[in-house]
Amino acid sequence: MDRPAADAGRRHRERGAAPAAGHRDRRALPGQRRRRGALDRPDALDDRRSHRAVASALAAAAPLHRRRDLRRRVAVAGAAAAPAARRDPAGCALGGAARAARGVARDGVELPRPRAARAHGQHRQHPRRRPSRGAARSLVDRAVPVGAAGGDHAGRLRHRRHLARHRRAPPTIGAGAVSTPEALLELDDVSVRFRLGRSRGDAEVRAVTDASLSLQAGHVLALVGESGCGKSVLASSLLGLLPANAQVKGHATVRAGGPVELLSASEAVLAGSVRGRRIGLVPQSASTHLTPVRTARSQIEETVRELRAGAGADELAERVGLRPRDLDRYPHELSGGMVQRVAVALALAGDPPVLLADEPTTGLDRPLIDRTTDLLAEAAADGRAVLLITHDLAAARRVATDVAVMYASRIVETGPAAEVFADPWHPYTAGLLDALPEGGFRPIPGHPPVLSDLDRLEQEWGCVFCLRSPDRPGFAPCSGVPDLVRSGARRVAAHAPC
Ligand SMILES: Nc1ncnc2c1ncn2[C@@H]1O[C@H](COP(=O)(O)OP(=O)(O)OP(=O)(O)O)[C@@H](O)[C@H]1O
Ligand code: NI
Repeated sequence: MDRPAADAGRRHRERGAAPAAGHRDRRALPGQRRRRGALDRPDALDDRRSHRAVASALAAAAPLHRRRDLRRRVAVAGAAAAPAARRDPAGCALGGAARAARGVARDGVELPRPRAARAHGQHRQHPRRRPSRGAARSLVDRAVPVGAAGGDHAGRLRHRRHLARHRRAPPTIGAGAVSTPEALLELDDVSVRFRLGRSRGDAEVRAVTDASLSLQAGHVLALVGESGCGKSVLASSLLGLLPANAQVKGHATVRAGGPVELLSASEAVLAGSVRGRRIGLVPQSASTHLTPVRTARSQIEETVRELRAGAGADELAERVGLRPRDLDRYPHELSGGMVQRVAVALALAGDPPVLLADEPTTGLDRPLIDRTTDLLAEAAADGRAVLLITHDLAAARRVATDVAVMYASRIVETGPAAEVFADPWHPYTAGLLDALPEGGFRPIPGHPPVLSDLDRLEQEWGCVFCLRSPDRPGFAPCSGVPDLVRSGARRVAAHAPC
């Protein structure tokens, strides 16, 4: 890993420390101030250690009363819930990360104490939690058949030990400038809130919080996370497609073809020079975006005319692997995979340097998913920057060069896909991977928080990921909203060890 600039981590935090106007000032959180102070120590920046070890050092530096308060709240919550025998699988699901952190001991860093193995069973719902929309639609719920979590535990442990043995060396934390010379799209602290109106007591949904991303030519960046975490809202904000009750803050610049500041651009600019021209969109459920009474060809030709683009319909069809005669069919005469290809052809019609694909593989079977994601990879290979929004980690793993993991409106981990998938640093990323068949089909316990409650939850708890399974063995809550710390090309929310 390249040696990062010594003050880069500090610079990043300083930038992040200026919250978007109108948002709650994160600097006001006591835990936040402590975190910064601890990370700003030169020794903290220079040490080779995992973010978990850094986080545990930070947690140790936090005044004891604050940690005691949190522990007491957690203990009370746990006591009011279910008997200890109904342990959730998360202790294990998230334990791989802790094991990885223990591996750091070889390098002489003080680590969280190992914990004893516990019985596994059903997760206990946190009593504070309300049922959420995301709950019913969570990635993990969909990916894991009922009862799968109770399978061959010894086998899964062997598998996890094997994974732990092959984890990479601990990272250097706290510094590192990510150079993005070819960034075609740059997002800087983008935040989106929805006002729910008087009838809902002036409540707000915090859909995206301080999202910073960089999309480079030739890269596929996969934005992953469970349903409802804010992925689509983030993409829609870039194209000016949010409803009137949305408040958008931050900066997003598309650089190709002359820079355009997307979040402050007028509708005329977005319609005339961004949508379809600088940024193409492959929408979720493409079939509903096609007019049923017109052939694919007439719809592609209309788009080409509208965008005054050079490519003909047959050429676009060929580019996405359709035969010219397929274009003479009506949408209902095309298979799901072919409709998806028509959608990609439409997105490519104006030859945009940036492609946003929002769940482009929804409803497709695995071979069609592979073919569609391969198309996106080809678009990137042609020099485009592609943002692939998906809750399908297998699809992301297949084609992504980079990955950003989103949880409850915040990006909690980003980096080169191969590195993040092989060695996730944030327990949420590790949990998503564990929910895959090859990860042991182990669901993340609990549910994501309700986004209209995020302000209160973060003020009360700091890190809302901790809330997800507060009764798991070895639980130690974060003492504030974790900062994103940078190490080489990776960034991760400095979460306390779980
Ligand atoms: N117009 C709106 N008004 C209020 N809340 C909204 C609005 N649009 C979206 N939301 C909320 O914003 C949050 C993020 O939604 P978003 O569609 O971005 O999720 P997602 O991560 O793309 O999930 P999915 O996989 O379901 O598409 C959700 O909680 C959703 O209910
Ligand atoms: Ni936490």
